[in-house]
Amino acid sequence: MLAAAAAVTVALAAAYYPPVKPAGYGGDGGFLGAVGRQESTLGTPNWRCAFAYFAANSLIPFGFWVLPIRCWNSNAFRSAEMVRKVTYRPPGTEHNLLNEVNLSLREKSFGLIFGRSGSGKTTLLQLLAGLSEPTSGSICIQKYDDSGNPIGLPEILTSQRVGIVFQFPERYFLADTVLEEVTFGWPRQKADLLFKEQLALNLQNAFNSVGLTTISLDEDPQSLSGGFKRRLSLALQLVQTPDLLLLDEPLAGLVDVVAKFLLQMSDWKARADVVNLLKELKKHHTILVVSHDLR
Ligand SMILES: Nc1ncnc2c1ncn2[C@@H]1O[C@H](COP(=O)(O)OP(=O)(O)OP(=O)(O)O)[C@@H](O)[C@H]1O
Repeated sequence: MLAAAAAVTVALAAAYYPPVKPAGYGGDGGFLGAVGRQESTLGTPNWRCAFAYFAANSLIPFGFWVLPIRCWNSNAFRSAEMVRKVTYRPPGTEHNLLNEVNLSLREKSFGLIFGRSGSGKTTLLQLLAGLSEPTSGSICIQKYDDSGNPIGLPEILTSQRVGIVFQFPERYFLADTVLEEVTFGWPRQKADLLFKEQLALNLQNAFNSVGLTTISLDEDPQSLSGGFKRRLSLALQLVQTPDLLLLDEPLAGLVDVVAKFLLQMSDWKARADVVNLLKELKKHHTILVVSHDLR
């Protein structure tokens, strides 16, 4: 019966598989998967597909992966980040870490790349962030009109359009105060006043969207709670108003919900805090998360 349920689910899900296959193979042969979901504000729900999505999710306890599903109709499609046939081989090595990976992520949607440790998830994020160059293939943004037809040619996704939050981002805090941390690298010359005003406005918006309005700017970033440190590292990226926000294992190091009875409440809260924050952020930003932990 389980096999029959799985077959039905796979068939339903396959019917709504996105046009660009969001899957690839990592360096050690480990499977990389992807899940994407369009925000309801951008389209009308496709209920048959939503049913398939929930059916697929219900099979996780039995060892099935979540399948990539498009749950909303495409008529509100405005732009998408596209990874096309990307292969990556580090310079001086003989093996590809990524082989012809394809992925598409719509504007203001939330994507999840999952796969076991060493399958190439971080490598893919580094390529998307422009920290390394694909050996072959392309990473671009394609704009679409309201009917879903492409507008013009795809544009290259430059590093200025991407924000990346690495694993354990708090380890990279440099300054003694929150204010110095967020303004690090800002222009110092008077001529850049307008630009600084824009950054200050962005900063206010970023702090509002990650719920950091209650902390003092004089506080030492290292003295913040685990959840607030993650909020600060997200705000640092949001100040730059990226088109795409990449998060590498955003829950790494934060205590699991199941440990809440064994550990202090504040430790548990850090993880729940970040999960709730991501739920809020995905309403307004295009977010791609990598994780080996599907929970
Ligand atoms: N510059 C490099 N040269 C050679 N091998 C590399 C290089 N960078 C990464 N690797 C190897 O490529 C593989 C993929 O690494 P990557 O960090 O992308 O995996 P991952 O899926 O993010 O793993 P994790 O979940 O543990 O963070 C690993 O085996 C890693 O050792």
